[in-house]
Amino acid sequence: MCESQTKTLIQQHITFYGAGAMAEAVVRGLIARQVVRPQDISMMNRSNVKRLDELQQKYGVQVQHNDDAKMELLKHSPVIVLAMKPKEASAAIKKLAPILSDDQLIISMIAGLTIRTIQSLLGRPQAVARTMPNTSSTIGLGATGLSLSKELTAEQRQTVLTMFEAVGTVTEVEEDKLEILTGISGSGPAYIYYMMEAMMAAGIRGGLTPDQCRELTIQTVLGAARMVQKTGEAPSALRAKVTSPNGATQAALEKLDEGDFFETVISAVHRCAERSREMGAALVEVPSREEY
Ligand SMILES: NC(=O)C1=CN([C@@H]2O[C@H](COP(=O)(O)OP(=O)(O)OC[C@H]3O[C@@H](n4cnc5c(N)ncnc54)[C@H](OP(=O)(O)O)[C@@H]3O)[C@@H](O)[C@H]2O)C=CC1
Ligand SMILES: O=C(O)[C@@H]1CCC=N1
Repeated sequence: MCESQTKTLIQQHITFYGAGAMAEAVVRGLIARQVVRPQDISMMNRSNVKRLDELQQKYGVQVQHNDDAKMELLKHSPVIVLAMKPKEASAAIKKLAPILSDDQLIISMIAGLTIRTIQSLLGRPQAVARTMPNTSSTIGLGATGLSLSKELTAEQRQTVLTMFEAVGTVTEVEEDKLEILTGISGSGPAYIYYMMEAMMAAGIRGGLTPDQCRELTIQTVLGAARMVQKTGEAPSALRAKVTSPNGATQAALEKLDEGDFFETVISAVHRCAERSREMGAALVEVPSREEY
């Protein structure tokens, strides 16, 4: 994304309900890109006061410690971002049920949690944007997948798009594709970091300094991603250009294939999607007797 792009300022108050790693990544990106003013962002969590104070000092956002004040803020905030862990979501969303009004927009970043389950926990057909961002939103290089419920107004849709386009790319998909998308881009940074950890460890074992390994690995990953982006060539074609017949790269790739690298990555992505579905299924409301 280019710094000179015209930015739209979101002037509605945004409340982050959950103030962990993912909430911070998006908040930091939004403020750095000047898409939302710090005073228009509130953050709250369950109990970690020190964490909220740190966030307030770092970003100038508003934070809320007091339980009554938290509820009051949630009641009036036009945009609420659900940013707690899946296992924490049910209790947190149920607290919103009695206080929300029709015109409030819920943006969920929670893996696996469906729009239907959120609406069922709320007991009303609320406007819900289900998103799957990633932590690279911190530096404006996020990749967010999203799906919107039919209740969103045109203005609410624009708010969601503006928010996530400000911190990277946005891919709108059918909701049932969000789990596989999580397997690629939501969790994907972790796979790349793991690969980088292994490359650095190999370099250190081979006698390079940690600093040298870090610089070489970063530049290699950065360069490879940019090559795919800038040349438009398929990764397989670019790989072929590195791989001299019977050369050193081929020997390395054969070693990776001994561990069934390609299929292992595919299995990992699919397992991630499956795990997201499992976490979402664990949150499905069992209808009460009266609802039958
Ligand atoms: N991390 C990632 O890369 C990504 C994460 N996500 C999704 O984002 C969500 C958050 O993940 P992450 O930021 O890593 O998690 P963290 O554990 O870092 O943060 C969770 C936050 O939720 C707060 N919280 C928990 N229960 C409540 C509650 N009842 N009311 C208010 N706040 C509450 C916690 O507060 P306290 O500390 O006080 O308990 C904490 O601030 C998850 O659902 C995950 O699926 C999506 C994409 C990528
Ligand atoms: O690990 C998780 O469950 C979340 C989903 C995407 C990234 N982190």
